[in-house]
Amino acid sequence: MSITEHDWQAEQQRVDRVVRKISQRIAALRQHAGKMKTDIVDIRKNFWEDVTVNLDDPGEAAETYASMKQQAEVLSERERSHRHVQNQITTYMRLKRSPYFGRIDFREDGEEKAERIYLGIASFFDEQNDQFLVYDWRAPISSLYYDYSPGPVEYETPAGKVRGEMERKRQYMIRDGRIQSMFDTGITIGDELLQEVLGKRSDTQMKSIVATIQKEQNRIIRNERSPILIVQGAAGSGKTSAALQRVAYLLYRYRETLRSENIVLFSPNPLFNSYVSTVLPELGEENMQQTTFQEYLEQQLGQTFQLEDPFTQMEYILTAVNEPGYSARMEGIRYKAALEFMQVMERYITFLGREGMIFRDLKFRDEAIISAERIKERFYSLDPSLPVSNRIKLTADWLHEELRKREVEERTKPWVDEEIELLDNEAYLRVYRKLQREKRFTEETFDDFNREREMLGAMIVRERFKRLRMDVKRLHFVDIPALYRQLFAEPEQILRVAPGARLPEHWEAICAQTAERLKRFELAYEDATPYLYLKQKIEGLNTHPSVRHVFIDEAQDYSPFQFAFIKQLFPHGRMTLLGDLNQAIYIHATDGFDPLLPLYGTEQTETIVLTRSYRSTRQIVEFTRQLIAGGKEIVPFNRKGSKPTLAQASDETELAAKVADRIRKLQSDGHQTIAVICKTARESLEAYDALKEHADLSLIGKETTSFETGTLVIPSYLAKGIEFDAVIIYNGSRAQYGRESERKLFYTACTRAMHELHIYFIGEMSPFISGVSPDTYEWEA
Ligand SMILES: Nc1ncnc2c1ncn2[C@@H]1O[C@H](COP(=O)(O)OP(=O)(O)OP(=O)(O)O)[C@@H](O)[C@H]1O
Repeated sequence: MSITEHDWQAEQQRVDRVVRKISQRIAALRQHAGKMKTDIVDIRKNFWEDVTVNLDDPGEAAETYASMKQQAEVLSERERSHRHVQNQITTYMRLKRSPYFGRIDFREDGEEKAERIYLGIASFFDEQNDQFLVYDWRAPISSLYYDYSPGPVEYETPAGKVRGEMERKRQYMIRDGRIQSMFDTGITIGDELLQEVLGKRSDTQMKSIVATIQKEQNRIIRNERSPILIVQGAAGSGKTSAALQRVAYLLYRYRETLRSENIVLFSPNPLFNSYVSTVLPELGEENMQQTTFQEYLEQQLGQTFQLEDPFTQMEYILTAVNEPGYSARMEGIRYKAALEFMQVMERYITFLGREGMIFRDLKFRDEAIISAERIKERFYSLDPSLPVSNRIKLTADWLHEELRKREVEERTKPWVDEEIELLDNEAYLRVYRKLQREKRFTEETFDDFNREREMLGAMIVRERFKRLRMDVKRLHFVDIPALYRQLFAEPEQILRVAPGARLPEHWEAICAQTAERLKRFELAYEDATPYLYLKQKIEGLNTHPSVRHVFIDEAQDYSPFQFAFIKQLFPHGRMTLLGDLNQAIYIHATDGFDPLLPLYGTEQTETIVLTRSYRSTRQIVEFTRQLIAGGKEIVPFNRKGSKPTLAQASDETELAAKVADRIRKLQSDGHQTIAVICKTARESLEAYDALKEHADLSLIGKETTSFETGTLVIPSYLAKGIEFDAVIIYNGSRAQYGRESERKLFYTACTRAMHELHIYFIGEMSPFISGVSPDTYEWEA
């Protein structure tokens, strides 16, 4: 069914009408906002005039306080409303530029006429005519647009199912109030529109996909059935996009009760955080809390250790293959990542409930005023049926009490006299004034020297005990590092703690390596989660009960131990895990998501599989999907491009020259983001040095938090989740990508390309490429 000239005109007239109405609304809101602003300025200016300040007696003071509080509340309420109106204006401004992107003509069963439903990023209600001129894409009825082609349809509302007939489905591309293109669409949401969107140049920020959400993605976005949703999706299948639109959907659906701070997204690295940070604001929503697991660890572990980050661990894994102790460390990483090791930790905690706790002396002036031995006695005298963390809390209470007693004793000690002598004038005066003030209330006189000495002494001791009290409050009297070290002190220890536990190969060496690093106050990445778990089990779990939704992107990179831990941290959080097992580049990762099912309960968990890949051209997907087992399942979206190219170089110099040529060509073809992807940070630096004279480049490292358009040199594991117009694999040789364990890394790197993929190598090409059909690539001319 083609769209006639007449249709087009009628549609443009409607757009004009809606834009006019939106403009009127914006003007009215601006006026309203202006008035509110004046009000706010007035309230601020007259704040002190409108409160009667009288502090003469307690009654008057209370009244003054109440009147100030009331005034402050009025002010903050006005400010809140003002912010709300400002946000509305921003949303309507966006809506004005592009009021809607879709239309469905829906005839509900029992009705004669179909209603036209126009969908946009927010709803717009025309009060004059009492109708929605635009429906929010998240409204219940809007799901028809994503789920059906014309024909019989139904959708869910809070009041039940609504059935009917969809008579038409139309798509628009409207920019600055002008319809640029318009299609009537069939089964899928406009291949044409999708073609257009996907064919564009990449950006340094991710974009929202609301106009072209696909049916299978909509299932993820609107899923409310399962507490745990696992999405296994091919590279470029829209997992991250679906996750972000899902956040927007949830914020809309539960707008009365859910705020952006009740949602947390764990992302793979800070670069990715900035990459996705504009999607929600573009949709008129605030960003959820965004973090990386590493950031969480750092925040929880403080300064006790020098904490290794996952990227340093990854560099080691990729570059230290021939170093002594490598296999032991690999085994250790795997073992410490498993749920089995979490159980060992739990048994260790039970063991500690009976014996083996390690405490620190509470020291004051170089003397152990409460010895570790006494603390231990106290701890083990407490009811053994109580959890360890409760007993630690009770021990802390006891210590506070002991400190209080000790504080009184200290006041008469000679060192206090000495300190009083040493008080400088200013400090003395401060104390004196304070005492005078206190005198006013206690009615005591201040002529008694002994009284002064007593009070000064009390003050000095209290000050000096502050740190001790703080130490007790923070439970520093428990020596957690020593407790963790104890588990690896000798290879047999683990069997004392957890008789019958399975031990990995090289256990002895693993113990030695771990103990050695801990002695240097270094915490390897694989030890960070078990350590934190031990710490929190002893000190009490630091949970986040206000978080209602947890999103984990790149979920394949988390260990089962980490998942189980995260689950405990968010006791009221529904989980959405999005990952691609073919991109599981960490050796600690799960073999599949199946081991997670018992963790959450099979009946609680729903898995959705996405196989269509949208990022790359068909030619690139046809090539990359051969790099991995089961790749046949991946369906490319039919967007044409050129085949990936291969090129051989004989040495480093020739390699750099060829890559530089390619960069120049890509730049002159107008590509905006070009990534030279290297295996490691080490190789990135070498590549950068070799190329920098030939091209304008930026080197991306783990500390990079955002990137600009242009040509980047980036290690493969940092390119996770991100995409580029063109990707150059710097050295896809057997030497770099020869081990089976590097297959997924290579695949991940290649799948970052949207429009062009070029692979260079020195000497022999990676065996992963040798397995690919030669029809799907070309040799560089
Ligand atoms: N329905 C859609 N409409 C328009 N663009 C889409 C759609 N789905 C995905 N895309 C685009 O495809 C690209 C890949 O999407 P996204 O990054 O969400 O995939 P992913 O599954 O998280 O990828 P990966 O696992 O490889 O990092 C993005 O440019 C995104 O905008």
